[in-house]
Amino acid sequence: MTSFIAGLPKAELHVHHVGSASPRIVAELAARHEGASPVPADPEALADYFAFRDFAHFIDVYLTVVDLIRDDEDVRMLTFEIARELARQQVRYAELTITPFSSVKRGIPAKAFCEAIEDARRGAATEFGIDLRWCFDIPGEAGLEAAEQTLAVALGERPDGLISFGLGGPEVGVPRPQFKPYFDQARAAGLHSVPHAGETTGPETVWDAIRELGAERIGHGISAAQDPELVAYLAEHRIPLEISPTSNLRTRAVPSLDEHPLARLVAAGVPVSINSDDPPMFGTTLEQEYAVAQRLLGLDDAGVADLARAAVSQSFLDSSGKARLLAEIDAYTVRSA
Ligand SMILES: O=c1[nH]cnc2c1ncn2[C@@H]1O[C@H](CO)[C@@H](O)[C@H]1O
Repeated sequence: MTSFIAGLPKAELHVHHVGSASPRIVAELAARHEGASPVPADPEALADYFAFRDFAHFIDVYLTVVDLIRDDEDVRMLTFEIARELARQQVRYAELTITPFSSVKRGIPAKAFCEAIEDARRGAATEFGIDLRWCFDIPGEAGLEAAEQTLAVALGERPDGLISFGLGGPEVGVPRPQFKPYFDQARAAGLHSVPHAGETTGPETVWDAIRELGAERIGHGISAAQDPELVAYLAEHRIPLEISPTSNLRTRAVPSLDEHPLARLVAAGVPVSINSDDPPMFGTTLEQEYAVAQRLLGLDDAGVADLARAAVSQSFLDSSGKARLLAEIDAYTVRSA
């Protein structure tokens, strides 16, 4: 990973809340709450624990980390520490995907949950100069009950940082069209639609996300590369894919990085952003994902800076915020030349 990437101001659009709990945060959460948890507190053992047989196994492991988050103080600490790590990598703006249903189901009241993330967001802006926004996503494996509850928390609590509505969890056995009523209501309330699709199932899931859920961006969407008509549609209608290369490798969504469709999608004119998804779980960081993308796309530093500009342009930040971040990237690239 080059020093140019390290110092480059970045924006991250696809990174999960619990999925960003670092070994240090996981150890702190495990230590806070006695009671058996399969999640090791030891960083070495945790690295082995984060080795996934397949995507379904990844979701099972993910939910054992969700179990460690027991109260609003855990939520506040986790969110603030995620912001610290993002800011360390010169991430100036991030849209963090948060799953309120999973924590409310575990006994954290929605109001306390939202106050905790908002406290952390304000603290992170002051302490680290990072601008955080929220995507509330439906954990797909929990079905329509989760959709109902996620929409209720989104529209009922409406935390200041909330800007988008998503759909995560497994795609296999979780058809997208069933969630249309919830996405319709979220969009009508002014939230942007950013469901996952085409991560572990084929292009038809991406079509469904566009046609049924009004997707403005797609989480992953990598199987679109199998359907030339879909690739052309994404390019023509400028529907960005939020790509997380190492995630796809570690969940076995792609057999190897060299076989990742990123380069084919970019060559076909599909807008993409580079993201880390669940960095500690995949043994990566956003900086490392930029280095992977630089290698797969054969980019020089100017090309890498364009990746950061693309993420800013594809974000849901307001136009003045985008202009400010793009100017920071421009100033940095001039200084680094
Ligand atoms: O790469 C991913 N794909 C789909 N869901 C994911 C991913 N990373 C984290 N989650 C999270 O898995 C949970 C399932 O209940 C959801 O919270 C979703 O946000």
